[in-house]
Amino acid sequence: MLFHLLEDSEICSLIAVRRRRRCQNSATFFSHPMSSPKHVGSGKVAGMGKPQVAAVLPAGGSGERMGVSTPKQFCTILGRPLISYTIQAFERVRWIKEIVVVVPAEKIDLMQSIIHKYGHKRVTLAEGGTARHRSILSGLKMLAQSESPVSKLWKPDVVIIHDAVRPFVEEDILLKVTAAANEHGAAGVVRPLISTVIASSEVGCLDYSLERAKHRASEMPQAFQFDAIFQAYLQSSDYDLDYGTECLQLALKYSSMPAKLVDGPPDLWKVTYSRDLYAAESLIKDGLSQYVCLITVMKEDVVQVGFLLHETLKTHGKQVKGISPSMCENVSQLQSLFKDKPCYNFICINTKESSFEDAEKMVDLLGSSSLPILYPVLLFSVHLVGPEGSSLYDKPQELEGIRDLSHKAMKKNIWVYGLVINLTKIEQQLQETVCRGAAIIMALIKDRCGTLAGQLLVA
Ligand SMILES: Nc1ccn([C@@H]2O[C@H](COP(=O)(O)OP(=O)(O)OP(=O)(O)O)[C@@H](O)[C@H]2O)c(=O)n1
Ligand SMILES: O=C(CO)[C@H](O)[C@H](O)COP(=O)(O)O
Repeated sequence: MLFHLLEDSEICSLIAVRRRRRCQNSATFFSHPMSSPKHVGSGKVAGMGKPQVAAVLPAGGSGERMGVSTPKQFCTILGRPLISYTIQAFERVRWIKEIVVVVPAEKIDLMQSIIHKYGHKRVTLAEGGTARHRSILSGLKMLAQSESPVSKLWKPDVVIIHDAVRPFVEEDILLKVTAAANEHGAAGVVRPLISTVIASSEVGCLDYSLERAKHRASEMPQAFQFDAIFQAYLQSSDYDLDYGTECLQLALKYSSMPAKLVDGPPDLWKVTYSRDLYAAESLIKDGLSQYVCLITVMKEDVVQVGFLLHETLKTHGKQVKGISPSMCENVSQLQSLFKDKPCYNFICINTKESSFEDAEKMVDLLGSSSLPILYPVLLFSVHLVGPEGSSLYDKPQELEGIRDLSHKAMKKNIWVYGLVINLTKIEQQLQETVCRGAAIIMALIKDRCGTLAGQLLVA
């Protein structure tokens, strides 16, 4: 076998030799590397005449259509409230300097605890109103108050308004809308209509229908020159504030600003019904499942299994990086494995000598990082079991230690699974076993269900 001649540090290139770069299938994940615009720090957008940019996220609703007692912005996906995902999407964009989140008065404490727990840094809270437009007005007032000497905020040139329940917003569309608003005064994202819009007569019959190709669905984000939209809201009638559903319309009606319409991607839909929460969860899980890091020592059988696992996962569309335990000494090394976003899935191939040692080290390392704050991190502790008497024989009862490790890790939002792979010298059989192991890993990565954490699974 060729592999045992190589040093630990060569394992990456060993695996990489057979590796062909594959396009990343992650249009649904949060940051899109190809579309990330160039930006400069602190509130100024490159190439845009440097406007100061802030955002208002209305989150003051009760989510009646969702049909659950918790307002949808506080419903959780993978244990984290939806609102935190949307805030995270905005905090990733460094040129958005302030984020005002508008929540119902009775949810201020809850929102403060969310900000604290998930480490949100640039958020200021405002109290919501009885209708969405009133909540937005409350957020705008908070930014306008920046002119008072006691305010920590500043009045922006451009304000982005975005529903707190639309978590999949990328930097490129924020930039397009902000740039368009800077130029035209107002801008909003539109999508083609899926269904035709019709009007019903008083007796419930068709009155007329709109030509579908001519009309668009108005989505979010929208952006505005701050002074103009603030004045529009201040002048709006009670009727408009209580029953209006379109900020762009207020800008047109009260500040004579016809909004520039910007075609947007399909992921900007608003979580409105329960099924939308399931769809959002699937998209988030899909995004988290793309990257896998494989940690393995350089030992003949171990390398062979590592190589087969790597190839199988890759064939199923995962981007896999193989590294040696010596490369897992600090978190930034791990986080820089994949260029554009962090990896949340780790496979640690143990040997008899180290038993759970490598997996335990990984739990400590990952647990000391910020990685598991936002999402559960999955760690697979793979154990190779050879025939009794062979150097890789592991006593099954020793492997029961997986439960203790998992228990400790769970507290840090790291889910540990044990996976036993029976070694055999018959190449074909080993391939089949590793394929089954890869299938188990992929299913758990995709489903991200914590129930099986702490279990010893046999490939
Ligand atoms: N008084 C309100 C009502 C709504 N919103 C926010 O506006 C966004 C879009 O509104 P919508 O989807 O209608 O939310 P809800 O009003 O909560 O939902 P529903 O109409 O089903 O009650 C949401 O982020 C919601 O929290 C708000 O800030 N203040
Ligand atoms: O799409 C939108 C802007 O154009 C808004 O999200 C929408 O109007 C909110 O309305 P509602 O609160 O009634 O769902």
